[in-house]
Amino acid sequence: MSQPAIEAKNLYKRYGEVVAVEDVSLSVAPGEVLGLLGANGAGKTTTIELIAGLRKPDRGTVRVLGHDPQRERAAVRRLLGVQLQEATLHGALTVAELLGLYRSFYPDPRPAAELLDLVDLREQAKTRFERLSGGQQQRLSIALALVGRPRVVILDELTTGLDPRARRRIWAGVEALADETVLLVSHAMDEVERLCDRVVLLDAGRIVAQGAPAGLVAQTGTGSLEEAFVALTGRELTPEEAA
Ligand SMILES: Nc1ncnc2c1ncn2[C@@H]1O[C@H](COP(=O)(O)OP(=O)(O)OP(=O)(O)O)[C@@H](O)[C@H]1O
Repeated sequence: MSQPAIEAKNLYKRYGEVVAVEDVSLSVAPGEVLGLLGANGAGKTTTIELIAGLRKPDRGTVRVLGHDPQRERAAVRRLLGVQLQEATLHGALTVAELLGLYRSFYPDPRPAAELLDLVDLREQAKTRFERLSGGQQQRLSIALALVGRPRVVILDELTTGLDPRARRRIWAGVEALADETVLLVSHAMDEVERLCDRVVLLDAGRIVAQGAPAGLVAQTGTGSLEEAFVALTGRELTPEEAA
């Protein structure tokens, strides 16, 4: 079997009294799109921060294509592209300038035109970041995560708060990533059902189920992933979370 793109074993992380992630183990195969699904506070962001090496686990191990993100930072930075919630970018710079800046960080960056096409921002190339709509800013943050041709991409809260058209455009961009391994954090069931090969369901820091979206629906005898989520966690997503 080929080496997993991401392998996390027995991750544990607490903030003071709060155990954010408890004994989380997951593996993502090369080329797979894995969804990390859970209600607010389930531990999704902490899990991906541990995987990306942005936080150190209290216990447990992470490997990204065989590399430890804590000890082999440079190697992991080359392999991994991360789009995080609420990326803060310099508002006065244009889309083209921001892409140029990020491209300068990598030895073999994707061409700017390819990135603009991928996230459908060609017409906004000369627009300042602060003038972009929320959806356009989100799309730019995805393009920036892809500049260095990462083999593994982490996308956090991809389309939260965006209108249906903007969401569909972003989904098309993710579907165009044919070779990359993607770890997608979401609480939007439609997004996960459309994009993900497999889902890991987190609740209160623990994995409560995992499998293909259709498999989780079948396993719970429900009619949709949303109903399966409720059956497996005992929680309803609030309208805000489901947005
Ligand atoms: N820096 C921090 N300091 C203290 N507690 C934190 C910190 N970050 C997260 N937490 C707590 O850890 C738990 C897990 O948070 P986390 O952000 O990982 O969840 P999440 O699933 O990403 O939630 P959301 O959907 O709201 O982004 C929550 O109880 C949260 O309040």
